[in-house]
Amino acid sequence: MSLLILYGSETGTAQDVGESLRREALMRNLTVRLISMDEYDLHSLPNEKAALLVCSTTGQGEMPPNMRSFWRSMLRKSIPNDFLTNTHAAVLGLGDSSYQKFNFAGKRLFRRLEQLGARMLTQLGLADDQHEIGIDGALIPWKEAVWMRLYEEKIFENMKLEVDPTTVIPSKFILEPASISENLNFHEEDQEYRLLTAEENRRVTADDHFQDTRLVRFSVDDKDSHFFSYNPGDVLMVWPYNNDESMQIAIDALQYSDDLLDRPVHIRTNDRYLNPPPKWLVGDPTTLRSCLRRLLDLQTIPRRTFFEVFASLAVDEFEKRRLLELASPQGLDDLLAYANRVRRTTAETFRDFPVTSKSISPERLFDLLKTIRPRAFSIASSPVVQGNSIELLVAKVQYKSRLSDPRRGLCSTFLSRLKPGDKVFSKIRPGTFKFPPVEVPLICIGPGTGVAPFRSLLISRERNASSCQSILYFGCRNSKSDDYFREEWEKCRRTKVVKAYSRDQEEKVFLTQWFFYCLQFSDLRATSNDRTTKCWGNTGMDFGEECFDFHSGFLRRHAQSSDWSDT
Ligand SMILES: Cc1cc2nc3c(=O)[nH]c(=O)nc-3n(C[C@H](O)[C@H](O)[C@H](O)COP(=O)(O)O)c2cc1C
Repeated sequence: MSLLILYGSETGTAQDVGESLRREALMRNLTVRLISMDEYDLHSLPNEKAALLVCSTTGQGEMPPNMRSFWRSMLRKSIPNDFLTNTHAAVLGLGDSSYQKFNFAGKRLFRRLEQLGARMLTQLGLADDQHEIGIDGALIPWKEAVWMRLYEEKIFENMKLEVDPTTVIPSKFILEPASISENLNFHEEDQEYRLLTAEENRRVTADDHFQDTRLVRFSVDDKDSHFFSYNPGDVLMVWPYNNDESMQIAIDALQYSDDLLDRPVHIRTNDRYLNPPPKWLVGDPTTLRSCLRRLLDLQTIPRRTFFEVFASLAVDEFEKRRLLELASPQGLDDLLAYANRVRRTTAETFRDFPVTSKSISPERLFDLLKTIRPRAFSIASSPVVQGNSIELLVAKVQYKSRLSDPRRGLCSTFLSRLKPGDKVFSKIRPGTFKFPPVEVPLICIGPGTGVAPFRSLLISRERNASSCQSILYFGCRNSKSDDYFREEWEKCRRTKVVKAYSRDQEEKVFLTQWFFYCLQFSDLRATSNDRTTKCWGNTGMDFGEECFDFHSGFLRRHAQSSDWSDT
């Protein structure tokens, strides 16, 4: 009998956690299966001795795509309440407490398993991206409790409680020589990405402004126009590549020759690795350089699980000791100081442990490194105005930490460096904004690049003769440096733009203050009594959803006459 680990994941973190649990289970002498929830038949669950379920929450409190049909089956009324009385289970939810529906998927899954009689091994684990050490903050105590309970209940024979952190687990993949190579293609059956072509990449902040913000325009190939059709509020998922700097640091540390990097290889699953990997990874022949460029994330901050695997492969005693410290639950503060606080990248970590790095075989990279995940950007263009193109407004993330090199966001740097003609794997995903019909008056609050979805919406509404008036509250530093889409807003007839420049005067003024100021001293009016003014905000700063509810109530009380013009 083996331990079952199921995951539901949108961008792969839950799968990574599943991988690390699988590794620990193997070290504890267990046999283990790791499967995405939708690939698992719910009818088999009552026959399992123990199942660990790890799932993230996506959208606005939604289940991730690869557990939706599993979840639908779980909700069937025909399932009896004693369905899982023989099954031990534990749930770890992955979420982000800055979302209103924090860890909704994990909470619902836990509750449903309890309803069906599952014997819960421990309390629901609630991992939070906002935690100082990220998901490890909840993962570590949760998994310790799970292992302890499995051990105490003697659910699996021969299970070991203590593990030797230096145990080497066989690699997940093997690389076999191939005759030709191709670039990796990110085509999965249910998660297909297609290529967009960069057409223009224009800096929209003043040259002397500290922030480099780009308006990046992509053209859509005619054959893909249906695939890339979108509505205002939708997002573009973009699959970035590692930047040249990180590639170079990693390759220098790993000491791979050009010959090794460019040799065509087939990536095959090692028999002992049970979870089928994506087809695009083990399909066409490729090269190690292509994988290091397009697949394996060299810029992410290494997590504790990275140090566990890295330590187990260390050949130098001094480096091994240090890596084991960083990998141990007691070494969390140390790990925080070494990696998280200074935002050290995985490539730089290779450089810091040169003896171990140069002994890492290419296969092992696939055990050590997370795969690059697509990132979501609100679409700034309008499907009715811009036709077959898609625009993103992207602020390049770059800042200083205690380390000498600047820290760079993987995807924003990737996008900001695109040249016309460059191709990018992307797909459209419905956004979380569900905008009302054009007849409903709108108040939008979008400071900085948060204005992107409202530009998409408001310039679409400009085209429609039945559109109501809208107000956009926009905030930026000053009128000359980062006043995005200034000329466009001036031409708008159905949108009034109220701006707050935070640094154009002695005293700083922020959009939130300005917004409330306007509310107090202006008599906001809607176009008719029977329509409700809707208030939409796209800012991670001072507004919570409750605040919006409160203020849309406030606005509603003020929405009385048929004219917005004196607002
Ligand atoms: C588009 C998007 C929507 C999200 N929505 C929520 C949410 O509603 N509630 C929540 O707790 N976390 C939310 N999150 C945070 C993720 O659940 C969290 O980052 C998780 O670690 C991602 O795991 P995954 O990579 O396995 O999908 C969201 C993340 C993204 C990118």
